[in-house]
Amino acid sequence: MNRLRGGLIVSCQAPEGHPLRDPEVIARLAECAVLGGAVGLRINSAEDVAAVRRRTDAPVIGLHKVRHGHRDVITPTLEHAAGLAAAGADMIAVDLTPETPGPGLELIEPIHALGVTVMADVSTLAEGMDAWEAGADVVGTTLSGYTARQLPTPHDPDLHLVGALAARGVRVIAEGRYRTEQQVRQAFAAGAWAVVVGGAITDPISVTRRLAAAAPR
Ligand SMILES: CC(=O)N[C@H](C=O)[C@@H](O)[C@H](O)[C@H](O)COP(=O)(O)O
Repeated sequence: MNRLRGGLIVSCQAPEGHPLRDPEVIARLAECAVLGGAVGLRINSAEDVAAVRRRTDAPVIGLHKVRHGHRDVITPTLEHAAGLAAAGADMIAVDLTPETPGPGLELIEPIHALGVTVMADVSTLAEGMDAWEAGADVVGTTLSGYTARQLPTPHDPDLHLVGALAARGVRVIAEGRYRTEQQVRQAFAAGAWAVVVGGAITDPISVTRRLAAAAPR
């Protein structure tokens, strides 16, 4: 936990069908992130966590995405969490929105019993407070803008949720749609404990798309 505080965590993920979908490629992206100053990594699937573990000893937040309804939910079951812990994750991210098909808050205690910490991925202040009171070690704004009732997903990160959770004494990780240095600074100014950046660093397709949109053809 101490190694993450006040730092940038880089989410290195590539979905099925993405040209970077390969555990060894993900591990190399993770190594680049660490060389660039990332204090931690956020990694999807036990296979990728194990590959990353072989390349770096930086703290890893593991998650396991499962398609459910209109989106991927994050680590819905204890079995998924146990697989991630066995692969070397230090912290497990779990979906604590009402959209998870899993036991939700009841996962926190058994995940702690695996010897790892818990990041609660939430979409609202109420979900974040419930998770914090139930013993989550950190609360991430990860899912703000992605639940069915929050669609369409806004363009900018939810700095308001970061500030609201921090103001209530919650250890909050700002995550979701951070693309610029200014947004990262704003998250820390709003009280973030750490900030996660994913696609803006590790998805060359979306980075290219953004810059290509500024070209005249
Ligand atoms: C909503 C959801 O499933 N988010 C996932 C959570 O692990 C990832 O797809 C995101 O890339 C990650 O949260 C980082 O966010 P961004 O790539 O916007 O910096």
